[in-house]
Amino acid sequence: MSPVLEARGLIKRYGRFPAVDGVDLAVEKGEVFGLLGPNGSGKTTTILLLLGLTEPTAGSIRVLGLDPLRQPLTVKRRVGYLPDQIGFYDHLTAQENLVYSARLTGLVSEEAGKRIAGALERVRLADVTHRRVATFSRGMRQRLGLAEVLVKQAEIAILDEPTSGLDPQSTQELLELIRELAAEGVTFVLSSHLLAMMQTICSRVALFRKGRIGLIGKVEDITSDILGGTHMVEVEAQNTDLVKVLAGAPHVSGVTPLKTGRWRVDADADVRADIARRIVGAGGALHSMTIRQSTLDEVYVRFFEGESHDVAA
Ligand SMILES: Nc1ncnc2c1ncn2[C@@H]1O[C@H](COP(=O)(O)OP(=O)(O)OP(=O)(O)O)[C@@H](O)[C@H]1O
Repeated sequence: MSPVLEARGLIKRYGRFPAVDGVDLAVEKGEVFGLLGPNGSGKTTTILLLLGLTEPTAGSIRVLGLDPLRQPLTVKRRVGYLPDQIGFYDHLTAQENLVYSARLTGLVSEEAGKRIAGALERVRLADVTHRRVATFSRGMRQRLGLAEVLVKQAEIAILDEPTSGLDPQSTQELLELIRELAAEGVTFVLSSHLLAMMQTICSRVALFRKGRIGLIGKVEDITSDILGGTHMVEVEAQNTDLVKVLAGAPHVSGVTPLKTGRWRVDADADVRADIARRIVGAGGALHSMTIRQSTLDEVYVRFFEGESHDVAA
């Protein structure tokens, strides 16, 4: 299957400053793909390039097989974009806003009416169809943004900070909608600094650093690569040397002594049962074990360790 979004050797310079400095990217249909990285690392510029809203200095882009610079209107019709601040007309109602944007994409009235009603129902805004958007909360505006994606039956939706400023319930509702739509084949590209949220929703992520992609892949794969495992077990035991006891144990990538009788075990699976068996089998006494899954926050911190966050400075 060919990717629905593809960038090769993408470079964007402002003067001599490279905002995007050689990005290669391929996103498949139905993926929820996350763009992560510090302020100024090139995420928004990459999005603008993908949308054909700014011209690359070098490199090529394909969006649904099209060149967004040569066929900007077709790309605009087939790709939904929700920037950080979605630009609805406050004095118009939810329905009027959707009618307006449907007209812009060339949708005729009867079909547009049907789609708009269905979309507002789907994003749970049917009750406020005729309310002015000025009265909408940020969560409602985000859902209206997704309604717009539904009305134009966009194949790709690019969302900048979709859940920032949303309360936990609104966040969950929005993420659930994204999951449902992705399962139906809509491809999402999300940009966000909310790593825990990104970990729950993204099928793959790209970590930007100074205009380049430093890491790309499934969260569990990059976690393994950077932290040496997806799971971390803290073990407290006596009469045992865990480094020796776990030598060659499957899934275990590292055993680090903490203080006397305590160790940290990095692994790519839940290895507690095996650890317990091996300690007892070697005549040791197991006191406690706690496990937790490594987070994207930890990967991020490790990856950017020692770096200034203001990469543009
Ligand atoms: N129009 C422009 N003119 C000059 N420099 C720009 C322009 N747009 C972006 N830049 C610079 O390019 C770099 C990348 O910016 P970009 O907005 O892509 O970063 P970002 O990763 O999206 O950051 P954030 O997380 O803050 O949104 C920054 O140093 C920014 O100052």
